[in-house]
Amino acid sequence: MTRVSVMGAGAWGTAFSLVLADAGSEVVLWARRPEVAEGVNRTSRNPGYLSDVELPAAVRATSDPVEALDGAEVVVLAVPSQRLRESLRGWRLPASALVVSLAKGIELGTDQRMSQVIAEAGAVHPERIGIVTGPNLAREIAERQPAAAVVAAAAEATALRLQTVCHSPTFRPYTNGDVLGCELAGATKNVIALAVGMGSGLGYGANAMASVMTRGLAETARLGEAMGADPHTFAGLAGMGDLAATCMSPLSRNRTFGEHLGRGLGVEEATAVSQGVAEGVKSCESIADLARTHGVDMPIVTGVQRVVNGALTPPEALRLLLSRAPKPERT
Ligand SMILES: NC(=O)C1=CN([C@@H]2O[C@H](COP(=O)(O)OP(=O)(O)OC[C@H]3O[C@@H](n4cnc5c(N)ncnc54)[C@H](O)[C@@H]3O)[C@@H](O)[C@H]2O)C=CC1
Ligand SMILES: O=C(CO)COP(=O)(O)O
Repeated sequence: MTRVSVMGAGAWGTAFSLVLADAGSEVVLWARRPEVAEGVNRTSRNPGYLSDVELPAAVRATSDPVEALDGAEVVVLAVPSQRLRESLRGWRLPASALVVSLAKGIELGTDQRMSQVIAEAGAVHPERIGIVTGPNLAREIAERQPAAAVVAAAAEATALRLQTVCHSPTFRPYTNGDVLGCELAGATKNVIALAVGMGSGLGYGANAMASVMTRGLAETARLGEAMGADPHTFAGLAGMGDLAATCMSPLSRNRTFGEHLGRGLGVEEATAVSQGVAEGVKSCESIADLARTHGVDMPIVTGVQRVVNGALTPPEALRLLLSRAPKPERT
C-alpha cells in the first residue's frame, strides 16, 4: 500500500484524496485549519469543502505538516498556485518521494510553472516531479462520476508510478511526457473560462462560448509551440478536454467568476461572492507576460487581463476582439 500525503484540503485536495484511497493508497490529508483536520478524522467528511461527501476510511487528516509528510512515498501538492512557493518553503519534503502538483496556474512575478516552482523552492529533482491535470471538476470526481485525466512527468517511470497510484475504478489517468504543454494548457484554460463566463454574464449563448473556447485554444497552442510544447497536447485531455469541462460547467469557479464580471461586478465584488480560488484571475497576468516574452499574440488572454486590471469593461473587451483585423483561421 502506497503512503500518500495530500498537502491542501480544499475542494480538489479533498476529492483527489478520495481517488487515491479508492485506488488503494493510504492517504494523509494536510489541512491548514486544525478544525478541518479534526472534522475529517471524527466524521469522515471535510467540514470546509464538499462536506456532504463521505471520505474513505483510508483517508485521515492532520494540521501538522511534519506528521503529514512523515514516511510519504508520494506527496501531492493541492494548494493554489500563488501559494505554492511559500508553502514549500515551510515544508520538508521526504528526500525520495515523488512530488505531484494539482494546481493550475503560473506564478506571478516569475512566470514559472508549478513543476518549476517545485524544483526550485522544494529542491526536488525534475525526474521526481509530476502533475495531474485534465477535465476534473472536484465535485464530480468526489461523487465518483467517471473522468479521465493526464499524469504528466518528464521521467516515464515517474508518470507510470503516479498513474498506478491514482487509477481508481472511476478515475482513468493517461500518461504524457509533455509537462510544459500540460501545465500551460491547465493554467490558460482558466483564463479562457473567465472570458467564456463574461460572455455568458453578458447574455450570450453557445455560439459565443464555442468561438471563445476554440480561439482560446488556438492562442494557447500558439504560446505552447513558441515555448517548445508538443502541439498534440492541446487537442488532448489537458487541453481541449479541460477547456470544455471548465467552460461549460456551472461548477467551474473561473467560469462563474467571469459571469460575475460580465454582469457588471468588479473583481473585488466578484471575489467576495466567490467560493474557492479562481486561478485565472492571477494567472492572466503571468500568461500575458509569457506571451509578450515569446512574441505570441494572445488577444483573449490580454482582454481578460485588461478587464481584471480595470482597464476595460467586458463589453469593451468584446468589442476590441471583434474589431480586430480579419485574418485566416490558421495563422
Ligand atoms: N476544484 C477543482 O475542481 C479543481 C481544482 N484544481 C486546481 O487545484 C488547485 C487547488 O484548488 P482547490 O482545492 O479547488 O481550491 P480551494 O479554494 O477549494 O482550496 C484551496 C486550499 O488551499 C489552502 N490554502 C489557501 N491559501 C493557502 C496558503 N497560503 N497556504 C497553504 N494553503 C493555502 C486552503 O486552505 C484550501 O485548503 C488550484 O490550482 C485549482 O486550479 C484542479 C482541478 C480541479
Ligand atoms: O480545473 C478544473 C476542472 O478541471 C476546475 O476549474 P475551476 O478552478 O474553474 O473550478
